[in-house]
Amino acid sequence: MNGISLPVIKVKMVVVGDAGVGKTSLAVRFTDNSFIQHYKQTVGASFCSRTLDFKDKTVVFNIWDTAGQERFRSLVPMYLRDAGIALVVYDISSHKSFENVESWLLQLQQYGPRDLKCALIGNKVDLEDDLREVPTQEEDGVSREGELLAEGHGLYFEETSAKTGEGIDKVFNDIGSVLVEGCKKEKQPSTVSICDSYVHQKRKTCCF
Ligand SMILES: Nc1nc2c(ncn2[C@@H]2O[C@H](COP(=O)(O)OP(=O)(O)OP(=O)(O)O)[C@@H](O)[C@H]2O)c(=O)[nH]1
Repeated sequence: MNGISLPVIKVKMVVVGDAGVGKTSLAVRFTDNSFIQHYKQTVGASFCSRTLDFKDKTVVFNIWDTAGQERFRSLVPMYLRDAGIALVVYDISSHKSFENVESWLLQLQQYGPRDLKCALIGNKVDLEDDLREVPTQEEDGVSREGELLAEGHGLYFEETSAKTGEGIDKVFNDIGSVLVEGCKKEKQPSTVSICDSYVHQKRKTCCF
């Protein structure tokens, strides 16, 4: 510890997506660097947090991991209040979960803050190739669905594995860098409230 604390950017992140796609596992991998093999469905939502230091800023990710089960869906708008970032997660071995991304995006547009930033995450990339139902590369005339959907909506996109950790640090580092860069453009970048308000004001569309 050198006693110097960096200016802090706090961001509320909400994780949405179908049941079982690995939302809790992603949050746990990022905040605790661990993986839970057995599936325990989230009830309502759970909260966790992690701080990442960048060159001249600290970003605090306050993460709300929502429940994907249909019966909890009506609760999601409550968690979207004041959110800065939403991760929409699908499972690369479940085409159904990918098809449902559109309805998650619609829900974010309807109930999220007007300037919510969204990222699309294809999880479980560690699974065997023959289990993959959502192609990532152009193969046999089948296009890169995840990437194309993200491009179509102007979303940040990454494939991850909560099991091995692949891609997860990259997602949070990329998002944190965008927030830090955003703050630098502000006139008084050192104050938390301005950094926070940048997150809320700057976004015009549902994109990263
Ligand atoms: N192979 C593999 N399995 C994963 C991965 N992420 C999650 N899982 C498994 O998928 C199952 C569901 O994971 P959860 O993280 O509970 O899924 P969730 O999206 O939070 O589910 P809900 O709480 O019902 O919304 C668990 O058995 C996890 O171990 C991954 O990256 N790879």
